[in-house]
Amino acid sequence: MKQGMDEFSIPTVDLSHLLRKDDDHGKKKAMELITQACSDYGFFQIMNHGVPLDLMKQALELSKTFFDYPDEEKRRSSPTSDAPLPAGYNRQPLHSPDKNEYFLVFPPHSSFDVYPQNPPQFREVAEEIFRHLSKTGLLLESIINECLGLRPNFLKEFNDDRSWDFMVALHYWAASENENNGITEHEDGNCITFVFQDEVGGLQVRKNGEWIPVIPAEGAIVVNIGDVIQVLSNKKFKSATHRVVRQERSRYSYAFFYNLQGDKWVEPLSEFTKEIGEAPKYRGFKYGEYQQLRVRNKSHPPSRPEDVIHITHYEITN
Ligand SMILES: O=C(O)CCC(=O)C(=O)O
Ligand SMILES: [Fe+2]
Repeated sequence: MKQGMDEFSIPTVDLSHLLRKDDDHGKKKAMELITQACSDYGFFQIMNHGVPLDLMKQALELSKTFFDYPDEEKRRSSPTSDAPLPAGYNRQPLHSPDKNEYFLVFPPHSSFDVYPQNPPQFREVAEEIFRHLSKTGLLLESIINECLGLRPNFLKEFNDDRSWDFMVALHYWAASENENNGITEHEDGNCITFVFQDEVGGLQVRKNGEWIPVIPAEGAIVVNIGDVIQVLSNKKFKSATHRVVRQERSRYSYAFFYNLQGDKWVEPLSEFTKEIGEAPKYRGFKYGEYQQLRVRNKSHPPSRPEDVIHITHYEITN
C-alpha cells in the first residue's frame, strides 16, 4: 500500500513519516494529504500507526466467537442503565433501518462496562486495543490540530477527559432474500473515529458525491472526522459521510470513537470565524445534549427521516 491517493480509493497516510524525527519531506507530504482529505470529505486510512496487527486480528476473532453464541448467552452482558450510552451487548431496535448487533465498551476500568465471561480473553484484548486506539486518537488529534493551524495542544487541552471515549465491536448478519443488513448513511457525532474491518467489505464513504468502497486492507485503520471537528473548524474540515452496504456474508468490524466530555461547549472557534471575517455556520451547544439526541434517534427513530437529528440541527441558515 503506497502513501497517496487516486480518484477511486481513499487516501492512505503512512504515519511512520510523522513519527520519525528526520523526515521533514515525508511529514510535509503526509500533512498535506491529511489536510486535503479532511477539507474535501473527512476521511483517510492510516498505516504504520503502531496498533499491532496481531491484536487487531485477535480482537476481530474474539468478537466473532462472542457474536456466534446463542442470544441468551449474549444478553447476559446487557447494558447498565446509568451509562451515557448503553454499554455491553445490544442490537439495533427492530424498526431501525440499521441492521447489526454490537458490543460497546468504555475505557478500561470504567464502571459502566459489562464484559462477558466468555470468550475468556475478550476483555483483555478489547482493553488492550482500546489503550492503543486511545493513543492513536491523541496522535491524530495533534495532527489535526496542526493541519488546522491551531496553537499547539489546543485540541488536547479542550478535549482533556478521556472517559467519554467508547468502542464498539460490530457484527452485521449475512443479508438474505428478505433480510437486509448494514448502516444507513450518516456522519459520526464525535471528534475522530477509527474503523477496522474483516475481509468482507461493505464500508463506503462519500467522496466528491460518489460512494467509494473502503477495500479491506490488513492492518489499515480508517479515520473519519466527526461533527465536533466540523463545528469547531466552522466546516473547514468535513465530517465524513459513510455507510455500510448489504453483504451476503456475515461481517465483523470495530469502531473506536475518540469523543468529548458531555459538559463541553462546542461552537465554531474564533480562528475560523471572527478572526477571518467569516460568519459562524453553527450555533453553540453542549456536547452531551447532542449525544443524547443522537441516542434518541436510535432508540426512538422518528417516523419521518427528515426528523432524525444530526448536526444540521445546530446549523445557522441565513
Ligand atoms: O462497521 C463499520 O465499518 C462502520 C461503523 C460505523 O460507521 C459506526 O458505527 O458509526
Ligand atoms: Fe459511523
